[in-house]
Amino acid sequence: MLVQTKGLTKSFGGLTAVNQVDAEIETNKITAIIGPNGAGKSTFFNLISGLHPPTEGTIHFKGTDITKLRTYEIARLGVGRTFQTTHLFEQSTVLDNVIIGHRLRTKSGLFDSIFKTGRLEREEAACREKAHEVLEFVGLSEMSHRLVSDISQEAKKRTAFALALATDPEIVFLDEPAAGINPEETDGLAELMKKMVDKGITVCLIEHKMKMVMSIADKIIVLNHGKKIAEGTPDDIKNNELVIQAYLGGGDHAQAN
Ligand SMILES: Nc1ncnc2c1ncn2[C@@H]1O[C@H](COP(=O)(O)OP(=O)(O)OP(=O)(O)O)[C@@H](O)[C@H]1O
Repeated sequence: MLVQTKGLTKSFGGLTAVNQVDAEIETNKITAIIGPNGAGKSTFFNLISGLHPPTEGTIHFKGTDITKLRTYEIARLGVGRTFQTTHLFEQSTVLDNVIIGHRLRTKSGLFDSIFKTGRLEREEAACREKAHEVLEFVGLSEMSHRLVSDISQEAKKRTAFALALATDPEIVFLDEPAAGINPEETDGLAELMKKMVDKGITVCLIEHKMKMVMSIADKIIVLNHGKKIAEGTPDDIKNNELVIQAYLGGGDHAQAN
């Protein structure tokens, strides 16, 4: 077990966005979190990556209690995540975006930057090397010197993956990786997720595109109104009455492809 939550709960004022969720994410598998709009999926991610403190419950990563740790401490332990592509710097190159993202998580402070210490130079070189390595992995080597504003939405998604991979995570949380791209590009990103697993990285994603989820997930966890209503293999979930009701009842938004 890589990540385990117990009784995980987050309330915003009177609204309980995540409600007593017990979940387990297995090592070296693909776990998908699905559910209608407002089900609590993003909040669940934000709790695990330390963006929000939980109201109740615990989160363990590799057996260590990370419930009260800060975002950077959780990242340093090996938990990576992507943000929406709107977090990229549009007027910088793909390579610089990955380097900046990596630098934000490495150690040199203002002193090093002003006096250009040996440590800073070593870190810069390591960052650049790592950035090239992850860009090659996600298939963007050829585009590394293009401005983010000039590349396709799919390439932006790959850049966001590269940013998450640059810190050498053991698990990556991908927030709607296939939103806003066409079916062919979606297949390409699904392949990339499988390649991550082959490299030993555990993948957990939020996704509305059901065809993709059903084809790549080893396990699916379904949230509705903050509660876990089902979990299991894609086949279990497809035939689960509560899940069918949740989607039909919400008039929602599960996408066929
Ligand atoms: N920072 C916040 N402050 C107040 N309410 C919030 C906050 N973040 C989320 N919520 C509320 O919590 C609920 C769950 O939201 P969340 O974004 O986690 O759902 P989601 O399943 O990711 O939805 P979607 O599929 O639409 O992205 C929603 O009602 C949302 O309005």
